[in-house]
Amino acid sequence: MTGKLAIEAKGLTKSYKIGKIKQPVLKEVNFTAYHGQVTMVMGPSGSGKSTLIAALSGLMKPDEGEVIALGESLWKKKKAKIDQFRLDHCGFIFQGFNLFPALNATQQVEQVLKYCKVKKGEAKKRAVQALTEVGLDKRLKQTPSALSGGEKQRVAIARALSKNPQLLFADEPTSALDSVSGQVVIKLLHRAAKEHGAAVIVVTHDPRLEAYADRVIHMEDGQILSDTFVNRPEDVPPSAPHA
Ligand SMILES: Nc1ncnc2c1ncn2[C@@H]1O[C@H](COP(=O)(O)OP(=O)(O)OP(=O)(O)O)[C@@H](O)[C@H]1O
Repeated sequence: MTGKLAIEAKGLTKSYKIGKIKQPVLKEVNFTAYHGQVTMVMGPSGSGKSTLIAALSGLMKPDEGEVIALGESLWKKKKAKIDQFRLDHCGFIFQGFNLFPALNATQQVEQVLKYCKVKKGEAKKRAVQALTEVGLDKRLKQTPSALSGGEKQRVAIARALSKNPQLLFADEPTSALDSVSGQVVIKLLHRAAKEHGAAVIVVTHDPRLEAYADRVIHMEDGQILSDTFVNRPEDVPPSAPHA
């Protein structure tokens, strides 16, 4: 699996209408990401990074273009099937953690596994395993109010990883964290790519994270300006950044 194409987008175009003015946000963007790689998407605020992630993950339909995710044409599916695809194959990590305030760390992870129809006993086992993997085995019973920002983000990562997703999307995962916690988080995302074979797509402003990227894509004004492999997957010939 590692090194194989996981997701490919061709000609993604999206505009938002503000009053009568149409503002283009994605301008025929071509994008690829590979299993076992951390692909980092960088660029100034408003350059279209979050919109790209939303189009790649089935959260927002592009005006034009195609997304082939794990071999399936995502936007040709009906909405319910897209939701199911997301549930089955995608993990999400956001800047704001998005945890349930009343649930403890174990329950946060179990909740997601319940949606995935994992049986109760198995869900508990997998939740503890995922939380242990992110170093939170001593914090299983804590609710978010008793956790630091870095620990909350680790719960969010455990929750995403517990499904063993093939596609892992992280939008500014470290921007609310101090640099030490940020390093822990990016190392965990890196491990998700290397040990679980996930295609990890990270949107970030944080240049310190570049050290953990297999590939760095720079966006500006709705377009990809540069696309640099640090580690090139076997399937990609040197002449083809968007193969
Ligand atoms: N739902 C929306 N309606 C109207 N305009 C939107 C909407 N969502 C995003 N935009 C606009 O689209 C542009 C791109 O937004 P996007 O969030 O994709 O950029 P970004 O690169 O992720 O920015 P940031 O780094 O600040 O998160 C911005 O100008 C934003 O204001």
